[in-house]
Amino acid sequence: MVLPAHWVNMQLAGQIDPLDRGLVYGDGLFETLRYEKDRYHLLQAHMERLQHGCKVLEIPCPESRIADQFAATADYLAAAACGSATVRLLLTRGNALDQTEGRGYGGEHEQPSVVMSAFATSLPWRSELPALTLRTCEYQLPRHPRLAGIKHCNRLDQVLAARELRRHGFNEGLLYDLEGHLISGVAANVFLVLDGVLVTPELSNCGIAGTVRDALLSIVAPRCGLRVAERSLGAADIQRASEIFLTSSLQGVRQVAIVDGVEFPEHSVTDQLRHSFCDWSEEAA
Ligand SMILES: C=C(O[C@@H]1C=C(C(=O)O)C=C[C@H]1N)C(=O)O
Repeated sequence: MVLPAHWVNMQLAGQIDPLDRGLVYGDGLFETLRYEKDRYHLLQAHMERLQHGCKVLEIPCPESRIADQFAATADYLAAAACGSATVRLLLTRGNALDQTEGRGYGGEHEQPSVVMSAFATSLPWRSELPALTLRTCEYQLPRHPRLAGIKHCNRLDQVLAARELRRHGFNEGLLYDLEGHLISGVAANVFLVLDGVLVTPELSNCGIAGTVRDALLSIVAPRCGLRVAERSLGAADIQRASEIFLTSSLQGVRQVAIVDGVEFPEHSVTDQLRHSFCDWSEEAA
């Protein structure tokens, strides 16, 4: 059993067609999940976001093929004795044939492609990771209301932002849009604690509606007795935040210690949410 392992339309180590629209146009969606102790975390939330993305992109969602692939991957990970993994599901419109030469934007799809990858991970689940040091990205996100929230495959904004961060020696940063609204981290959502309220950017114009973000807003924060808000935020809000943290499907809730050289030493709300999120996601299995 070798990891990473990749499947294309259920075939282990299968090949992707050079005409697949995911490859050619980024015409697809993806979900990155945490697999821990024989189960996928937040699987239902990931599937709901994928289904929503399918509606927006008008791709028929092949739910039973995806369920079969998740089951095959879980069997493979169990046989490989891999207890902690990152699993990425990629769904594309498939190998679409256009009227002309088998190419072109307007091609009709035949069958969506289901691609899955499984990677062994050493990222700890419950134990604390070091608090992050962030830099504000010079790169700014364009607005794209129609695609906002969904996890489509066009991720060049994040690729360019990540390259910029790496040039400066950082692994994560804060992304604003072209109008100066705080949107997210590069591979994560962002939360601020402002006057005791848990606040995260509203994402109607750009950004990805993360599964951990949604769980915090709708379940975990209310359980902790915290008020929540989704609203427009700017750089001035960072300066007056008592705590900042990031969320992602792989890292859960991650403390932030420094933003652009300014320290954020208080993490009590972040830690409470981190523990409650881990407890809830294990219960919700
Ligand atoms: C970039 C990928 O996935 C994203 C990264 C993380 C993470 O590093 O925490 C989590 C989920 C995704 N937004 C990928 O290639 O799968």
